[in-house]
Amino acid sequence: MNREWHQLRNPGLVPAAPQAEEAERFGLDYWRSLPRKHMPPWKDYDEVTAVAGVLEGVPPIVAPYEVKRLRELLAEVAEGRAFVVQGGDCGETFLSNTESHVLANIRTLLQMAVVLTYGASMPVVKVGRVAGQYSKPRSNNTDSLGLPVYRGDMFNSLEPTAEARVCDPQRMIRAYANSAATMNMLRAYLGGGLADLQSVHLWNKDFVRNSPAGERYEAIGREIDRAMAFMEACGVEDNALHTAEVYASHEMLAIEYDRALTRVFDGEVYGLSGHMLWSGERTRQLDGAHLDFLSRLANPVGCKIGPTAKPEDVVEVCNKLNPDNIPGKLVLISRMGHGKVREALPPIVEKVEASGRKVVWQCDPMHGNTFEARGGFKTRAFDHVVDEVLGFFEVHRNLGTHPGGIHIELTGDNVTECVGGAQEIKEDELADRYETACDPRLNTQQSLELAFLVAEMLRH
Ligand SMILES: O=C[C@H](O)[C@H](O)COP(=O)(O)O
Ligand SMILES: C=C(OP(=O)(O)O)C(=O)O
Repeated sequence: MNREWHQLRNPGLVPAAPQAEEAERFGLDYWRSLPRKHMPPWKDYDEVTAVAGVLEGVPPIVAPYEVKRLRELLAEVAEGRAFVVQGGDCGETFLSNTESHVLANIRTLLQMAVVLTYGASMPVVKVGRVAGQYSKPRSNNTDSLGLPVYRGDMFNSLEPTAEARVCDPQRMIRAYANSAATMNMLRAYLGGGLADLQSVHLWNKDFVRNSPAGERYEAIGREIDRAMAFMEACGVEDNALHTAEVYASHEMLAIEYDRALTRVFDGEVYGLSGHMLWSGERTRQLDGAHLDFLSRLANPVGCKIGPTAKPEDVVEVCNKLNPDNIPGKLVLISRMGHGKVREALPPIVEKVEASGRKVVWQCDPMHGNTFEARGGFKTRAFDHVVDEVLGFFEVHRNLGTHPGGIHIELTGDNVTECVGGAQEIKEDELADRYETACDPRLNTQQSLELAFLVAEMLRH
């Protein structure tokens, strides 16, 4: 694997936008003839086509060798030899796309990864919901003010006016520019000290010291401390102690955007708008546009699986998205809700495993656990999030399968969007710092607390 990875770093091949013949051969536009849910209500589709034309000529956000590398890392997860932590904003916004916000989110992800690496005693693959997470499927076409609903900055603006809510294709250009700048900054900081293990560990020690529940996490914190001291005493020195690979992912909802950023490389089609793209629970129809487009890509792809999914349909999702059964190609992201995971997930895992399909099993404990708090705030309870992860681990332990990872909406900012956790955020405190553009995220403390709890589950 290593030889191939190094060869791929200097491939001497340049990815190119697919020519008409290649697009036809790879079926890259077949989705256009299929039913498509959550199609943004653009006023003028000719303008969408013109913008897509511009994006076909730009340097993409990520490189094919990185995509392939992530697929190889996820293959390790599928084989039970690694764990994956994926997280970031529910929806990125142009306004919050600042250095401080992006770096705080990634820092939180890195902090979680260190704790999980220790808990799992295995490598942890790190994937951000970042550099492209600008589109949101919504339940209703209008919001509580009767305005057209906000659909993510890729499409329209959160500002509550009718004009701002018109879906404007030009926003795809801004989403591209922001994603490119974010990815550029991440690469620089990740190679320049942000991921230094000592520093990340020191931030975690601060968390343990300051968390009201710190006592519970002290034992693991101390053990990591000793492991670090031991490595230092042995003179262990490696690049991996100072840098980290963080991959970019987003929901593949704005198909025109992701299609425009596809490139052909070494006989395969790569979606280079991000390393990993996923289909949401609302757009995973087997005969629909989203799964069809995802099925044409060499990227690792994800599919959300909610409580109404039938086991046989999930096997069909596997057949569609990963017909060659390549390990690391498909991540099934269950989001059942804490009350349903223990009943709904086992038949799905059993059927998929019995079919011989190699998948990464990942738990999204956020999207099945949303409720409206007093005052109308959309929230999630930290205890429900933890309980869904616990249920996910129980199911896999009972079936002898590998609980491959977690997928979290989080931020490195000190927001008050989810209730509970050691800070005991109450419903009437949600208004203090409720900043999300769509769904409630775990704040830094809640995210780290979750990581320590999952580390405990992994150890047992
Ligand atoms: O993140 C997921 C969905 O986009 C989100 O939950 C939809 O929210 P809504 O039900 O408020 O439209
Ligand atoms: C829309 C999302 O989730 P789901 O498809 O699971 O509702 C999401 O993860 O942003």
